[in-house]
Amino acid sequence: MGDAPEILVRFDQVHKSFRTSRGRRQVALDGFSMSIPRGAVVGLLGPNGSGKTTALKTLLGLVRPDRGTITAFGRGLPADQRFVARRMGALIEGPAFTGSLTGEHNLRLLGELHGADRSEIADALSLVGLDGAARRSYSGYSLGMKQRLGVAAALLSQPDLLVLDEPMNGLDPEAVRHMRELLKRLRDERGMTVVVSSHILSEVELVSDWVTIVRNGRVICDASVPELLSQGTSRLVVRVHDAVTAQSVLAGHGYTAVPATGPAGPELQVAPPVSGPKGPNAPDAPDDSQDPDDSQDTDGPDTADGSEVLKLLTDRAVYPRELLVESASLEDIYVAAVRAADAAAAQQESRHGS
Ligand SMILES: Nc1ncnc2c1ncn2[C@@H]1O[C@H](COP(=O)(O)OP(=O)(O)OP(=O)(O)O)[C@@H](O)[C@H]1O
Repeated sequence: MGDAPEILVRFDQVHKSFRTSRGRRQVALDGFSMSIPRGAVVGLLGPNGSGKTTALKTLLGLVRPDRGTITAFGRGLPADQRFVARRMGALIEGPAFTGSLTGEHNLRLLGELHGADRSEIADALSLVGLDGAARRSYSGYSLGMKQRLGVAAALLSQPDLLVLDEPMNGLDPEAVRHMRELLKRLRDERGMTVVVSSHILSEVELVSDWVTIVRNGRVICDASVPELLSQGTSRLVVRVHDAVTAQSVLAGHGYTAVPATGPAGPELQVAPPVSGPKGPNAPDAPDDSQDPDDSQDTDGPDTADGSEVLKLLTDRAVYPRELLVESASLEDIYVAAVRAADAAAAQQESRHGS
């Protein structure tokens, strides 16, 4: 996205806690701030219980925040909930349909609520790819078809913003692919903004333009996918027969070489020396490693230098079969963001504890 995108929805420092049946306070949103750009598919990601559903429910007016502000379509919530609701369609906590009725009949009943006519119902069924199954009874639908009928129901109000809570939960890979294609079509052909929550990155990775990662009721990452990928560091991968010697040689020069199993078998993932002295006590460290300029280098490159690594190894008669630079995937970035948030939370907890 070149220019700054127009923001359709903004959550700002939203807090929500619930009273549990045991009378305890359960924090669901803890200063939740998130932006939804117009015309994007936004992946709202986070582990179970991180607050995704609660956040979506506050947007839909199903849960009232304790504090914080939400604006959508330029209006404040909950004051202008009706105005906003007319522009949104949602599938939250699974669709509720009657099993004995056909898919089309179910939609007709719901369509009466939204004033949708037959052609709009046919259009919704065709958009989700259920036109061929419209006359079959709902009870015979697969889980993927049921979810798609749920999306069709959310489309009956002709929304600008579609909110889908875990629509791919439990779907097989083929049905997940089908759902992704559907979301892309809604964005590309109808100009719709789509928010789709999931606790599995791979479900939404291929379709999202924007990713928001939630952890313990807080957003720990909110950025466009290209921006995220450009922030992620790439890593050097070395495939070598004598991994033990290679690891020792590289460690002697301050590199971190972590054994891993890649698509082509065992490999070493090599990170450059990042901070502090470059292993002056390591067995392979050269004498000049105690050079003060070198040893205090804390601001090195993010990716190990392939030519330097190759030289270090071949100087010790260790010859890699392959040496390549792999870009960080969204999954690497997701895992790193979650780990960093956990580490920050643990640090804060220990400060409070001491
Ligand atoms: N009505 C409620 N009463 C009590 N606690 C609740 C209620 N709704 C949500 N919570 C709690 O708030 C936290 C956030 O829940 P939420 O459902 O928003 O998370 P989620 O990320 O959507 O999880 P999942 O992926 O499992 O649906 C959880 O600890 C949950 O148990």
